[in-house]
Amino acid sequence: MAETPPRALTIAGSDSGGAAGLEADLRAMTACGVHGCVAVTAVTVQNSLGVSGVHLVPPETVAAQVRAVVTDIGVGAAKTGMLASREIIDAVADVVDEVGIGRGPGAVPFVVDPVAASMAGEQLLADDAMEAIRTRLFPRAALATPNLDEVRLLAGITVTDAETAREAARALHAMGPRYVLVKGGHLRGSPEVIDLLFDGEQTWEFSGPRIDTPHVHGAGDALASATCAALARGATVPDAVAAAERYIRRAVAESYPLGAGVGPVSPLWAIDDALRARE
Ligand SMILES: Nc1ncnc2c1ncn2[C@@H]1O[C@H](COP(=O)(O)OP(=O)(O)OP(=O)(O)O)[C@@H](O)[C@H]1O
Ligand SMILES: Cc1ncc(CO)c(N)n1
Repeated sequence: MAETPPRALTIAGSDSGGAAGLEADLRAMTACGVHGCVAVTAVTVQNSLGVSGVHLVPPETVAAQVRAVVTDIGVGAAKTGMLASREIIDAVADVVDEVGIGRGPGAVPFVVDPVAASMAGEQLLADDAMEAIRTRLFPRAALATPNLDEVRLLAGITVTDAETAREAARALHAMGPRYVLVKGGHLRGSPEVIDLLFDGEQTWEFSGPRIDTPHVHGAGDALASATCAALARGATVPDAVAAAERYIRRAVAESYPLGAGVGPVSPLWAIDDALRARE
């Protein structure tokens, strides 16, 4: 019998296409050596072409899942994905305080990925919920990981270059997260992808060549989950983000076509490596 591994929790929606959402989160956590637990917020009807339906889980059931996981299994870190509605965000903010996820004494780190829209631009969050992410979740977050569309919705800043990315990081940091990671994946014109981490004083830049693939479904989810997994294993935020950045680049490089639309990144690329080595 093996020892109990580190655990992490994702509070996220399901993607029936198995590319993004909690399905991506669990694969990324597994790949990063952590047992992943789930509080499901919504069931989406989704494939490579987009989202055609959403069914919300009642807020009290979302909170009950978090409580059930933390009080029995225990987690070293938690993250959010699609939170769907203002009511679910309020329930999550309350329950994380109750179970010791966030910023209180002895609390475990909380990663807030402010998922607002799918790859195809379909809304994954109600209109009035962005404000609740800002006011109720950001002050509890060790790290917030917005993409450039979410930066625009949250801070009203359109990022076009390194200077506007720094300006956005400052504006978002002022909303409460201890660290902000501004993800540059959506800056399509640029030959490099630059993600910027900011703690209010220091800036870390993670850059690499833009990998030529249209199949980037789930990239943000896997990046936040890999970071959450590293935090659950005891890393600092800058070290956890650095590890997750190395991990996600390989996942994007190994992305694959699936269905007629946008295919997924490959959170389990290490398994392919292991299978190849065994052949
Ligand atoms: N073409 C690419 N080449 C290299 N790295 C990439 C590429 N696309 C994405 N990444 C990496 O993945 C990270 C997350 O991607 P992105 O900014 O698209 O997040 P996202 O929109 O939240 O993702 P999604 O909603 O699909 O889960 C980027 O910050 C970057 O580090
Ligand atoms: C359920 C779900 N969560 C997150 C995303 C964003 O990647 C998505 N497309 N679907």
